[in-house]
Amino acid sequence: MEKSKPYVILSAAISIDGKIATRTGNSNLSSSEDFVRLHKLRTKVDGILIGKNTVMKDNPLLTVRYTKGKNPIRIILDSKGEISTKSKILQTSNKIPTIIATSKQITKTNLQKLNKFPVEVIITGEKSVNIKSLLKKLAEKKIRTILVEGGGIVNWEFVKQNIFDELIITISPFLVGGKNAISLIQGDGFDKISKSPNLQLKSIKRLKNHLVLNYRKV
Ligand SMILES: NC(=O)c1ccc[n+]([C@@H]2O[C@H](COP(=O)([O-])OP(=O)(O)OC[C@H]3O[C@@H](n4cnc5c(N)ncnc54)[C@H](O)[C@@H]3O)[C@@H](O)[C@H]2O)c1
Ligand SMILES: Nc1nc(=O)c(N)c(NC[C@H](O)[C@H](O)[C@H](O)COP(=O)(O)O)[nH]1
Repeated sequence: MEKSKPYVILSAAISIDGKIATRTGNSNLSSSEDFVRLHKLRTKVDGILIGKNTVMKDNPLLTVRYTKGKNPIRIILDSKGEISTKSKILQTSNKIPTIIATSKQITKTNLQKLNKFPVEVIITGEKSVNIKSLLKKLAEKKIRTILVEGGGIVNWEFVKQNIFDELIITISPFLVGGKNAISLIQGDGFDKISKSPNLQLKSIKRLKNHLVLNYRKV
C-alpha cells in the first residue's frame, strides 16, 4: 500500500552554538568531506526540500555534484511565489525536475512568472504552504523519501507539526553567536522541554573536526 507521506529526514550543518547561518546569512559550515557525505545522501532520496529564504540567500542548485548518482526532485516552499527568475533553481528547471509549492497568497503575476518555467506549481494552504497536504501529494507522485535542508523557519514547521522521522546534524567547529543569527530551529519554539520530540541518538561519525550525529524519532 502507498504510504500517505514520504519518510522525512531533516538535515543541517550547525555551529557549536547551534546556528545554521550568521546574522548576515553566511552559512559555510560544512567541510568538503561533509559535503561529499551530504551529496551521497542526496543520491539516496527522491526529493530535497528547502524554503524560499534559503533560495534567496544561498542560491543553491540542490544537485548531486561531489559524488556520482541521480539528482533528487527539488521542492521549494514559497508561499507567495517570490523566488527570483534569475535563481539557479529556476534557471536549471529545464534539466532538473522542480516543484514550487506555494499557497493561495500567490499573486497572478507571480504565478504567471513561475509558469514560464518548466516547473510544477502546487498550490496548497491559505497563508503558507500546507506541508501535510503537500507531503500527501508528493507521496502520490511516488516520492518516498525527502531530505529537508532547511532553513530554520522550515525546520520549525516540520518539528512543530511532528512530521519528520530522522535528523542528521553536522556540528561544525565554529562559534557564530548573535541574537539575530539563524538557529537550527526558528519560529516560536516550544515553551517546555517536555514538548520536544523524543530523539534517540543512532550514530556518531567523526569527519576530522566535524561531527555527524544521526537521530531517529522514538
Ligand atoms: N547550515 C545549514 O545547514 C543551512 C541549511 C539551510 C539554510 N541555511 C541558512 O538558513 C537561512 C535561511 O533560513 P530561514 O529560517 O530564514 O528561512 P527558510 O529557508 O526556512 O525559508 C522560510 C520561508 O519559506 C517559505 N514557506 C512557505 N511555506 C512555509 C511553511 N509552511 N513553513 C515554513 N516556511 C514556509 C516562507 O516564505 C518562509 O518565509 C539562510 O541564511 C541559509 O544560508 C543553513
Ligand atoms: N549541510 C549543509 N552544510 C552547510 O554548510 C550549508 N550551508 C548547508 N546549506 C543547506 C542549503 O540547502 C544549501 O543551500 C545547500 O547546501 C547548497 O546546495 P548546493 O551546494 O547549491 O547544491 N547545508
